[in-house]
Amino acid sequence: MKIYDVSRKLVNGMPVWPGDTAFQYVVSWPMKESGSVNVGSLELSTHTGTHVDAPFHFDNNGKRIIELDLDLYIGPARVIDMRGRESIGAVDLMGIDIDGCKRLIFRTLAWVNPSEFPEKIPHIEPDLAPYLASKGVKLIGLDVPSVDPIDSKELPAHHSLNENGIHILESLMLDEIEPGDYELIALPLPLVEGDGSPVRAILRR
Ligand SMILES: Nc1ccccc1C(=O)C[C@H](N)C(=O)O
Ligand SMILES: [Zn+2]
Ligand SMILES: [Zn+2]
Repeated sequence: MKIYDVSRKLVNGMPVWPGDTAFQYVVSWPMKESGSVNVGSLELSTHTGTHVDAPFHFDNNGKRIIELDLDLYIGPARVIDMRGRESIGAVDLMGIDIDGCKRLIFRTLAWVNPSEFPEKIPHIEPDLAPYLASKGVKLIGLDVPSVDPIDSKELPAHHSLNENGIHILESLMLDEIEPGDYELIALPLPLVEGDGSPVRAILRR
């Protein structure tokens, strides 16, 4: 079975959300000091690269990462083509079969230069979450860093997805992925208090 790595690479200097913690890996305890091994340390935001949001990210009473059902992040997923859109609403899914599709992945290709943080991304419209919920969708994945506009403070899409029981996987890398049916694996770290978590996301078929 072919495995497609749909994660963004974690490397010093990689783009992060404007104003958020820069990603940093250093060998903090090198072999010449420890005598036997290189040991690294990481500094990073929980929303670095390909990651999942916990509801606590945008709701003080929302679930933390450790409370999320792992079943959401392993299993059949459908990748659909959403290129060239300003936003994604229920109307954009008319004529696209998503019945019984628990995990739905939007390939927008809107993040054109992966070495820079995008300034403008297609956002999720208010009518999308209820529509997806009516079809049984429990997780959406996207190849952009948010479901709301970058400058949004109210985060209406994050809230409406959460209210409709739909979880969020952000900043996938889908450039090489043909639309179609795959198995997704994108497990969050066991962060007990986490508001988000980086994941290693793969698709296979
Ligand atoms: N890291 C941030 C710093 C400040 C303001 C927002 C963010 C975000 O992460 C928002 C985005 N919707 C996200 O879930 O990744
Ligand atoms: Zn996030
Ligand atoms: Zn988010």
